[in-house]
Amino acid sequence: MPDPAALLERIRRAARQEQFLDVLPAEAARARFRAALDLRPLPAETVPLAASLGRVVAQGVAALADAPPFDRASVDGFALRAADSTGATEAAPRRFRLNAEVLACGVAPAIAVGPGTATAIATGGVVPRGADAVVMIEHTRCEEGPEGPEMLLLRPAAPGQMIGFAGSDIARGEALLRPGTLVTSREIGMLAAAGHAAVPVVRKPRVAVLSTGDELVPPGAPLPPGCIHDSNAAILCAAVAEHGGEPLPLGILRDEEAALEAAVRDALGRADLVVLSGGTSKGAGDVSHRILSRLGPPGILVHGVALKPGKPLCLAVIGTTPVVVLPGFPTSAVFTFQEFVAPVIRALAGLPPREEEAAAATLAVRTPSELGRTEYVMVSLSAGEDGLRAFPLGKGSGSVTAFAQADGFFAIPALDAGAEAGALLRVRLIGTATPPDLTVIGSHDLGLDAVLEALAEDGIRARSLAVGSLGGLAAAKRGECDLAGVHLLDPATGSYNAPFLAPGLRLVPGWRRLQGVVHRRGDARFEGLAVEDAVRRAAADPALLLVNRNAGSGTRILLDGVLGGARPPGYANQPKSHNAVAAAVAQGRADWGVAIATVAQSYALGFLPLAEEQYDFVLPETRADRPAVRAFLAALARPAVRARLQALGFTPAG
Ligand SMILES: Nc1nc2c(c(=O)[nH]1)N[C@H]1C(S)=C(S)[C@@H](COP(=O)(O)OP(=O)(O)OC[C@H]3O[C@@H](n4cnc5c(N)ncnc54)[C@H](O)[C@@H]3O)O[C@H]1N2
Ligand code: MOO
Repeated sequence: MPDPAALLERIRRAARQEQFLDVLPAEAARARFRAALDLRPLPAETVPLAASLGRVVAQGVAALADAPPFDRASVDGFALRAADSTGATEAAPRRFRLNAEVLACGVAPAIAVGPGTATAIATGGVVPRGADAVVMIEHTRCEEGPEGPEMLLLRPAAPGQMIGFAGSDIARGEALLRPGTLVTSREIGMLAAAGHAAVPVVRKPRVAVLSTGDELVPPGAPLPPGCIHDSNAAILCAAVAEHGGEPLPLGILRDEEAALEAAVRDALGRADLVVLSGGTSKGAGDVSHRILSRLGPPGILVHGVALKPGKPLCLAVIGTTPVVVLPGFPTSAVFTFQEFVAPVIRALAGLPPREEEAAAATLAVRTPSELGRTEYVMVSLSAGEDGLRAFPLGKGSGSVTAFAQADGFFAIPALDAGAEAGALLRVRLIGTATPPDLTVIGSHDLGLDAVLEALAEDGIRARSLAVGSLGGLAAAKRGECDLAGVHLLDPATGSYNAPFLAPGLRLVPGWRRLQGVVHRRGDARFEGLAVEDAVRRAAADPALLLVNRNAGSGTRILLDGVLGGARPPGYANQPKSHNAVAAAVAQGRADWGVAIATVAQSYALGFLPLAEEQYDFVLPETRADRPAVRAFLAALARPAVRARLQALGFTPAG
């Protein structure tokens, strides 16, 4: 058990060092924020039924009308007096004289049902005066009698049969909906039946969403150098709506104090809650939190939480309006939104706290963590042989996909330096974490996406986790995946993948992909040269910068082989993907590297073919009979899938 006093002291020391206002443990920060807020539901507004879906009932609603509004027939047949039917049989039917009206739906009866008479009535017709039962047309015959048409009843009727009495479903004045009820299609149906055209609901909290940063451009706009798309506003606005709020998107603001202050003042006048993202840590451009201290009391309550992701979170209240500055990093922003902001929106919207679901899982790999901060680690879950396995996504706070694609997260306490492989975890689930039909772990490949897309069209939901070839192989050995995508070159034999198999593992041939030297088109130092010459010259030219690959990757092994022990400038720059290599060359951070042809093409780079590498799948025998695995193998052989792979620049096996 961590000693709470030691933890607090460590956090305080960190806070002084980092000059945050007061770095608090997450629980204390949350409590301080909530204590300063009025968390009662907002006042009611009346909205038409059509606009009430997803809203929360503000005041109890009593039925304005009975349903059904009158005693009505529940079958097509005849209305009569049950007493007249006693003893009726097929052999000895009872005879009824038919009254001269037909009670279709919507017809008000004019003739009372007297002794020995019956009135034809439709399902939903008004039961006429005098009648106390309705019989089904199937239990009758009609004939022309001496005094006009007659109905012959073939079995007796009980009083009240086939009649839906007025108010039996909804009684006028009855409590229909209580405050706090979430309006779904079912509630809307009841309200309509009970005569309501509108319903009083809790006003939705208006949540102003502002993004700050000189580097931000709206999604869809071209990206000037150094700029990124504003993804926080999009995810935050959608999350506001998911939690019952009304997003008020106020756009992107530059890191400029006066303009930012004016925008926040404007937002305060229009919104119940103001959410900014970015500009809350230590940089010169981090101005969001600075303006909050001069907008009025009580001001900043928390700046800095002993939390990862989310350390620079800033919680303030101006007047009575909560103002939150979320960290700019997308995963930090959305995680702290869910933990600190969403509960406030839900309370103001009258919604109950979101139900938390958790699952037990075993940690697949050792996961280091920073001391002094509770770290929440985003994980993907996969079904192992003895329960769920949790794979940390390992993408960090700056990633957009870590939160979006995680099945859940677990906490590493502030005083722990990490969690060990095999540790039993309580994983808090995010969204609907239904296990996929097929789990593919290993090296990511664009061709794999094409195969999985074909499976998706057949209704098979697959999950692919990019952990590298060696990580995939290890997962396959532990039985944690259905397939592992690998492209491992064995330098001793010069062959791919097969030398790495272990007992219980089978190799499924995938496709070949072309590796080559990438360079900017038109660069005369590469263009038109034989690849060996290009590499030899580039490695010897001090003006040229290489971009390398991470150790353990198949591409790195290939490149090291070609370099033959040379270490040209840039060798230490070792990103983990083909895309990162291509981007570095395309943007001029480097001049050459090795990547696959497909990626070179999508970055419009020059390409000198070097070698073909084999991308295959390792299949644990224990998984071979699973229907989704069989479907995957069948998809690999399908002509349409093979054609798609070829179009992407791959050469399918076989
Ligand atoms: N010297 C220090 N540097 C940093 C610290 C620190 O304590 N000392 N804290 C780090 C931590 S932890 C986090 S989290 C980030 C958060 O910083 P800010 O809130 O100031 O965010 P920015 O610097 O504005 O942006 C960070 C990052 O996120 C991108 N970003 C910003 N807004 C958006 C958006 N709307 N959509 C997509 N991406 C966005 C931005 O471009 C940056 O890449 O600070 C660390 N630094
Ligand atoms: O706290 Mo920051 O959110 O780690 O990256």
